[in-house]
Amino acid sequence: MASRPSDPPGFPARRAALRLLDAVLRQGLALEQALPRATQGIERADDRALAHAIAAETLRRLPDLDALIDSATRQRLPDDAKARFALRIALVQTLALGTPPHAAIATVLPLVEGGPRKLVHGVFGALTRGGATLPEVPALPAAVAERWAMAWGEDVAAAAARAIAVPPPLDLSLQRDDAEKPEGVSLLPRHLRREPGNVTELPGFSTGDWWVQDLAASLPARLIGRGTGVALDLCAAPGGKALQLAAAGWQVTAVDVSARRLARLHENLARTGLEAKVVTADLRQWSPPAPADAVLLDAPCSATGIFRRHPDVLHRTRPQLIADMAALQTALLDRAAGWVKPGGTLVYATCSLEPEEGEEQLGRFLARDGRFSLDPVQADELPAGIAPAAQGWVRTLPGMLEAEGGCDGFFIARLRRDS
Ligand SMILES: C[S@@+](CC[C@H](N)C(=O)[O-])C[C@H]1O[C@@H](n2cnc3c(N)ncnc32)[C@H](O)[C@@H]1O
Repeated sequence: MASRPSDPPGFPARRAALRLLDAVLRQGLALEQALPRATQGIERADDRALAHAIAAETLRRLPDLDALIDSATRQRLPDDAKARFALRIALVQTLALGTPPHAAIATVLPLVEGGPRKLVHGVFGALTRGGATLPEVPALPAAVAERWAMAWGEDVAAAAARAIAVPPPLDLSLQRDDAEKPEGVSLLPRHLRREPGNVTELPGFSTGDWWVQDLAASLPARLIGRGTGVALDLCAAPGGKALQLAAAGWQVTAVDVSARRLARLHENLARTGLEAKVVTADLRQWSPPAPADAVLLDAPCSATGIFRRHPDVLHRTRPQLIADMAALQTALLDRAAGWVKPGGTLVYATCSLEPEEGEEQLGRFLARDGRFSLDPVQADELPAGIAPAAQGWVRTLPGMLEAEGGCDGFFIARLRRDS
């Protein structure tokens, strides 16, 4: 895997980009999960970042890149053909990332050494000489466009496509009302939105006055509000919601199965000076010592609501994955429900745009557990531009707050256990 001295300059990053695309598109892995292995042996952080940027942009633009490739080949290249992968990588660099054509193709041709080099060179040359461009609004993969149009309407699918092309803004959650912070726009108390940029250089980072958290992702903990009792943050890593609960006065126990992801929570607790008990455990086996006043379950899901930052979800979320995730959520929700004190609060959230992981999951839960009822969210608990659903839950969708920079797709329900 290590770079070889004979590798042409720039080639290891492209080879890593190819490995990343292979991991996502053929093996169904998450881009972030594939990164360490795909970039193994690449010493420079810049080159690792370049490999990630090429792969992520290819995934944002995949249907459009493939349409261009298909328009220039007499026989359609199979989806998993190496020549198609090489062409995607060369074209995305030239048409979306500003790499001059000669550099884009020179660094990609070694990927098809001893194979369809001539074909790749010819198709790339024909397209770039012919003035090929990518559309301003990327196309969603057909299966995703169809699924989201069916669930939410054509307008929302169109807004999702528009959102792919725009880098999401940087949202910060502030620890206190008087937190030290950079310039920005506030859409809710203790929230600040600004252009994306280098986070660690901003005022208030080193003093731990804020942490990065999408506005929609901050809603589940906001709906629990302030309190002094015990709050369980289930599926807590990397920990934005645990930090919010701790800042709101709760005695937080944060549980997650992933020690690697919890390391980020430990770093954030150290940086912010906030306190939480952190437990590494599988919630299907773990139980708390006593029921809690508030329980937040931010359940594992297809994560299709965070497609702007993680475009791999657009391509690897098949119906079976959604069904598997929904089954895991059902198991975790039933366990979490058993840990809520009478009269206590349970918030269920997923960063998914699939009703099976949100509305339908909640409907099934309420039908089988008569102890819980919805505690309807009020309009004044949400930013202007996001209204609670008539049923009392919150559903954030592409197109909401679009003029302000948008937000992730979330489903959030606040439930009260009868006393
Ligand atoms: C949506 S993420 C949580 C994000 C987090 N709440 C935050 O605000 O930063 C879902 C989490 O569920 C965790 N998870 C998945 N299956 C689990 C299980 N069986 N037990 C505990 N945690 C689990 C994953 O490791 C992942 O960190």
